[in-house]
Amino acid sequence: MIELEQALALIKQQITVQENTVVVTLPEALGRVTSSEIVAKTAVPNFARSGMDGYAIFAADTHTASPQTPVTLKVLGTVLAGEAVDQYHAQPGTAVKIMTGAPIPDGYDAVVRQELTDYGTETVTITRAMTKGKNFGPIGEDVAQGQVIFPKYTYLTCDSLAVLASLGYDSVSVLQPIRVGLIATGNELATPGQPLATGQIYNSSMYAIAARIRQSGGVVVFQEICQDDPQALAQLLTDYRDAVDVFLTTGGVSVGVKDFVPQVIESIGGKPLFHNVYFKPGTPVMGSVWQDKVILSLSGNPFAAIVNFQLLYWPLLAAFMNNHHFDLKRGQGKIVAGQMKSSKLPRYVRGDQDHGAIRIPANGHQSSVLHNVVAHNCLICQPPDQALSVGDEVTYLEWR
Ligand SMILES: Nc1nc2c(c(=O)[nH]1)N[C@H]1C(S)=C(S)[C@@H](COP(=O)(O)OP(=O)(O)OC[C@H]3O[C@@H](n4cnc5c(N)ncnc54)[C@H](O)[C@@H]3O)O[C@H]1N2
Ligand code: MOO
Repeated sequence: MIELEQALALIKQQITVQENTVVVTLPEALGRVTSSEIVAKTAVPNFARSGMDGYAIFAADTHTASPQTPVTLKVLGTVLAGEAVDQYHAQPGTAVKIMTGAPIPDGYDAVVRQELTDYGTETVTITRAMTKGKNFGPIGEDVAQGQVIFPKYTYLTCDSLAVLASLGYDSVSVLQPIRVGLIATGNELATPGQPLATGQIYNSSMYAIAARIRQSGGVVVFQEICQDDPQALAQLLTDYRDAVDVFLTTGGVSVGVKDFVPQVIESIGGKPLFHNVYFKPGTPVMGSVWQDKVILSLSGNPFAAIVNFQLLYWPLLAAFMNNHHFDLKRGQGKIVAGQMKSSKLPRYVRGDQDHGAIRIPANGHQSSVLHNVVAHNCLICQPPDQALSVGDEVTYLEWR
């Protein structure tokens, strides 16, 4: 039995950072990771612009301006945002009425906002001294030309899309998504929507796992139930070998008579990286490598399967996409309600966290109990041989 950190290190050793890239449009780029450096082709803005509705002026013309000694300048015209300004020849003693975001004609070095003037159209009277650069947005105020705006392997957020748009990019080259194959093993499993035969249950945990893979930008290449039949499992793995980057299986990794997953993986030439990890739930989880592909064989119990997924898949994805965005997020908190008896193994306990105040539910902690996962938002890290009670400081993992 190995520690979680060792298991993760073994998995990461097998992961090669995604090399395949694809060009996607901006709306498709959300949640993707850039595959090359993104450089600003032009400055933003690529002209000097006004920060206020007012008058472009020479600051020096206003040095003596005050309410008692206003200064009057000749107004040459009006510039709106989006207009050209080549026709203006800025001279000391003149001004141009200008709107926010409009180009400042060459020569003017400040903008006085209209509230400090008489709003004049032929001439304008100014009642406050302006300093050079006041309300003056220079070329590159936002982004300089040639600036590296996103290094390679940047995770693209909602705001990243706006930044790319501001630079004129309508598409971006990103890493191809991870491709995952999902196999839920067990004769007892039925597909939702189908009737249940005696002793059957519905395949449930795979739906949470598949949804998380999709939500995090991955592709679920296939999702199938596999009977407890070694040949059928070997066949599925072989059929999809070239179509996936990672296989995830559930069930069949413990010590039951039908727990055949480890033997099948070995029979097709897979090499175990670890089997049984020093935590619960989901202790029997197994990691293997087969033809450069990692196979994560998660415990069958639904809560255990999802916890196994949380602990192992996110770091794997972070390594594959070379981006910490995907890593598990830890926090520190204090138990404010509930308790948990001690256990030999480190344990991940479902809990409810709000600004570091953590509640442990009174019951429903079995790894076979699924329904209450929707009411919880963290996994409390319970150290081995240590009970948890109100007042204890603990680390937790965000449930994502
Ligand atoms: N004698 C022992 N028995 C068990 C041990 C042990 O050490 N000695 N370990 C227990 C622990 S801990 C766990 S966790 C489970 C893990 O077993 P497997 O990972 O081999 O999973 P299965 O036996 O196939 O299934 C367990 C349980 O989960 C249900 N299941 C499976 N897949 C799904 C699915 N996709 N959706 C919903 N439910 C699923 C399955 O019907 C079983 O009820 O072993 C303990 N036993
Ligand atoms: O490792 Mo199991 O999930 O405790 O029942």
